[in-house]
Amino acid sequence: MSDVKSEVEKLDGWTLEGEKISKKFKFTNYLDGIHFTEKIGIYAESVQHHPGISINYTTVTVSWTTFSKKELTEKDVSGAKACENLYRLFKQAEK
Ligand SMILES: C[C@H](O)[C@H](O)[C@H]1CNC2=NC(N)=NC(=O)C2=N1
Repeated sequence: MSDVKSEVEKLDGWTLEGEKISKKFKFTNYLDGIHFTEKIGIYAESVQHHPGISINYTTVTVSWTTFSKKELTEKDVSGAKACENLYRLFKQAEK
């Protein structure tokens, strides 16, 4: 297995399917999920690497792959880690 894919195993709750990693994030209300996706968007623009995002009421599914290379790269792992950090901030704000 590539180094990148073995790094995915260390991520909390991310699943690897082919060359894509994804995770479902749960929120207590709809707008928190919307705001979360906006923060991800700001991150994505800052690094010029953009995830797939789907919003289904209070569940936000984020997926990362590098389409220019048609494979999973370090940028995708970094994106997943950025999502984890952002999600942690939302969960802290709920307390
Ligand atoms: C020029 C620019 O950096 C590229 O088109 C970027 C934009 N964002 C991207 N995002 C993702 N996920 N994969 C890419 O290959 C990619 N390419």
